Amino acid sequence: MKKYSPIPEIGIQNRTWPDTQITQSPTWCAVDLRDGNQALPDPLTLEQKKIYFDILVKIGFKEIEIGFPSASKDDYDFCRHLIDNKVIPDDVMISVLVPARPDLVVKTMDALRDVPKATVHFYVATSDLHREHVLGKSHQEVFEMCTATVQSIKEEASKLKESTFYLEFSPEEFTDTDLDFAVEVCDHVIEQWQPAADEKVILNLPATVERRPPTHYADMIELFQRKLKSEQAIISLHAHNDMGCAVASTQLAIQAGAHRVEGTLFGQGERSGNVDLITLVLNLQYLGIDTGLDFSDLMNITEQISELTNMPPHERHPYVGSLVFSAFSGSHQDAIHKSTLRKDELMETFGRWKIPYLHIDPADVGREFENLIRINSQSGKGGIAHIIEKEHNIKLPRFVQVDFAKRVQAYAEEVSREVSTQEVWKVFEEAYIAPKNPKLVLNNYWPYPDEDQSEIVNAKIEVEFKGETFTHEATGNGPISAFVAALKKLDIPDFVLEHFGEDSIGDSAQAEAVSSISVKNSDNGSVHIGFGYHSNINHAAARAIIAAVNKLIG
Ligand SMILES: CC(=O)SCCNC(=O)CCNC(=O)[C@H](O)C(C)(C)COP(=O)(O)OP(=O)(O)OC[C@H]1O[C@@H](n2cnc3c(N)ncnc32)[C@H](O)[C@@H]1OP(=O)(O)O
Ligand SMILES: CC(C)C(=O)C(=O)O
Repeated sequence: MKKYSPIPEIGIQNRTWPDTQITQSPTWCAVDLRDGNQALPDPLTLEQKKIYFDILVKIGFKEIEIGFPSASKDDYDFCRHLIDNKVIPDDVMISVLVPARPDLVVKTMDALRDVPKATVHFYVATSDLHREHVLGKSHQEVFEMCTATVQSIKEEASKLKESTFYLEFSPEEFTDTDLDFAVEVCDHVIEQWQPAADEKVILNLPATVERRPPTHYADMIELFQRKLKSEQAIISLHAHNDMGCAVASTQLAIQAGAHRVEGTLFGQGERSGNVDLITLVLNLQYLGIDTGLDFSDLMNITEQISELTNMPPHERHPYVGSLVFSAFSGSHQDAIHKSTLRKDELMETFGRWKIPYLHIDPADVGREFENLIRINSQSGKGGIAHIIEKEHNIKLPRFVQVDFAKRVQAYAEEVSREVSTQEVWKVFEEAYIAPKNPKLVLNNYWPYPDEDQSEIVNAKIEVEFKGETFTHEATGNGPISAFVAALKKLDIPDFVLEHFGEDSIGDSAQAEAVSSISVKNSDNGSVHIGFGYHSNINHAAARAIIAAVNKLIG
């Protein structure tokens, strides 16, 4: 016998879910304070639960499973805290979990005293594996457990006349249960509860352990609804992530007609966790669906929840990981750099958000573009230029990008790690603006018009060269050629100005001019780049030339 073998198909005829599109959001129930909490090495304290509850409310959850009051004093006390202090907003429904054990129902209902409204959620395993080998119950005995539990909830509820109670039932291990049996038990539970004409019972159909591919979950959800007799059911999903497919399973099961989803932030939960509501919700928002939940402050939420659970999400966790909106590799950076500059135009062209390598706008989840492009030895000129432009507002001309990328690459290889934006700037400054121990220092530069010939400009410069001060004057057909002519009076190799670029930092009257130039050594053909900035365009150019000539003579 083989240890593992194919899982039998569900046997649905004419399934419709593959041709269905999700056009409407399901309702959401956050089970962080129950399923998430029961899986934490250090369960949340009462104080931590209060903070977590507030975060869930702020995100917009209207249903929150707050715990398992019969399990521990902490869970019981938290339930009392919410009720006694009237912390639960009117539009939020809390729920509590209890096994199909009347003795524990009593304690659970006691915890709910004076609550205006609440959902009582009970569960019993219906799979053969669990039923026979854990509970040790026959099919008939499972029906009887359900009957006894529902009756016990009703009896306790009847003593709490000021409160309204709703029912939720989970056939635990639903996806490992014979579907006809699951349907029968669920119909039985609804019959026992006898909901009012306008009331519905939540049937929560869990993939308690993910044992099947996502397509099977969707098949089961579609077939379950076809077979269920009662029309007073809300079909709810609760997927675990043992095979890493919980989000996919839930998305397909929503296509198959489910109305409600239970899950947790970051998928916190037993083993590989529950379905991650952040990923799922943002996936639906990406499809243009209004989910009613607000994750625009996701970075803060991430920080707070990580602190509470002591379990920060992985760097590659969709939407929240520190690296998920970063590009290290050159071709990705180049594409992002080019297209973020034209994002409005691309939006117009494609009729929706469309940027290479970024399926959503990071700003929608509180992420900034600054960290989008990160530099290491895999990076290319586009990404490196993006850093200089974003951090320092300097657009690098192509000839500089090509040269600078080689320098950053060499630096990254030397340090064998990621290069910070500050380090990139240090490489830039040293290469093009302020070389270490310069032989040539510009003290001053005075361009002035020629009194006789209007097309001629004179320039006087004062420089220190190899420790001595020199003053030279020369003429040219512009302030820069006059400056170069004066400089050439020093005992330095002859050079020609190759590229010359001008830009400005900022767009106000106080904007600084930025000049980029390259000079070519007339003797050996070597090319050297310099950058200079100054409020005066001529001074910016002079500084750029000095920086480049320093490289040439150095
Ligand atoms: C899939 C899920 O996440 S379900 C939720 C699971 N969450 C938790 O278990 C957290 C809270 N649980 C607890 O604090 C405890 O397990 C309690 C208070 C519920 C019960 O504690 P104990 O009475 O000591 O029982 P224990 O947990 O050891 O064993 C469970 C017993 O309940 C039975 N049981 C398990 N599930 C159910 C159920 N849904 N309905 C009724 N009985 C159940 C088991 O068969 C076992 O019975 P046995 O004592 O006759 O062998
Ligand atoms: C109690 C149920 C809903 C559960 O947590 C599960 O089956 O995973």
